[in-house]
Amino acid sequence: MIEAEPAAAAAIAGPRIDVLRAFAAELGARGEPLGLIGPKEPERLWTRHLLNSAVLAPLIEPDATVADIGTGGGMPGLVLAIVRPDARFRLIEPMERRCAWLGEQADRLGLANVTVQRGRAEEFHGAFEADQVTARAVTALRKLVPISAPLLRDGGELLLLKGAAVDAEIEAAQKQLRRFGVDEARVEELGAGVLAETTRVFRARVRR
Ligand SMILES: C[S@@+](CC[C@H](N)C(=O)[O-])C[C@H]1O[C@@H](n2cnc3c(N)ncnc32)[C@H](O)[C@@H]1O
Repeated sequence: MIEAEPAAAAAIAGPRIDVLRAFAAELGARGEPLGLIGPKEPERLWTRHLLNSAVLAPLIEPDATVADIGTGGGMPGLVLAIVRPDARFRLIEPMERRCAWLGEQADRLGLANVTVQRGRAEEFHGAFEADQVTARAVTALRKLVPISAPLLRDGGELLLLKGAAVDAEIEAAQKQLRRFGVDEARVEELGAGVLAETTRVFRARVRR
């Protein structure tokens, strides 16, 4: 069964709530058979996936170019593209089937601000400079920083969704944080008092 829409959803998605609902219906119905989400995930689709991604929207800069690494079924990049139509999103995903899904959803939902780029993030180093990079559930910080920081312009921002072990990940990534010019690093908790499950984001600037 697909989770009923939580009361907070309309406030978080604002005027884009109908588009987010259309994506929720599709991901809830087809995500599991397509291998995009696990069998238990439709029951927590809004809480754990859609709103957990959408709460990042206020951190996206106006008119930003954002690269989302490993978008998979759409989190967080496609959800953010729905809620922030002013910003442009490059969804970087190596798996062909997932890219086909993302392209199909972007077309169906009329998202002119989405480009799907098939490949690993490393393959796009030097190809463009994003203002911000997002990622969720791709790899630990010590591996994620070397593949994400080179996608940013000087002074661009990392917004990396992380779980409860974020402090240990930061500790283990000290060498990579220094080597890639990661500055002003902090962890913020988003959605407190609004969402049943808050979102932790590792936030930092990258200086060359
Ligand atoms: C566990 S899934 C998470 C998907 C989605 N971000 C989410 O939170 O639901 C990890 C995704 O990262 C992709 N991935 C793994 N390594 C990658 C890399 N080096 N560059 C880009 N994507 C990568 C995988 O193909 C997969 O779709």
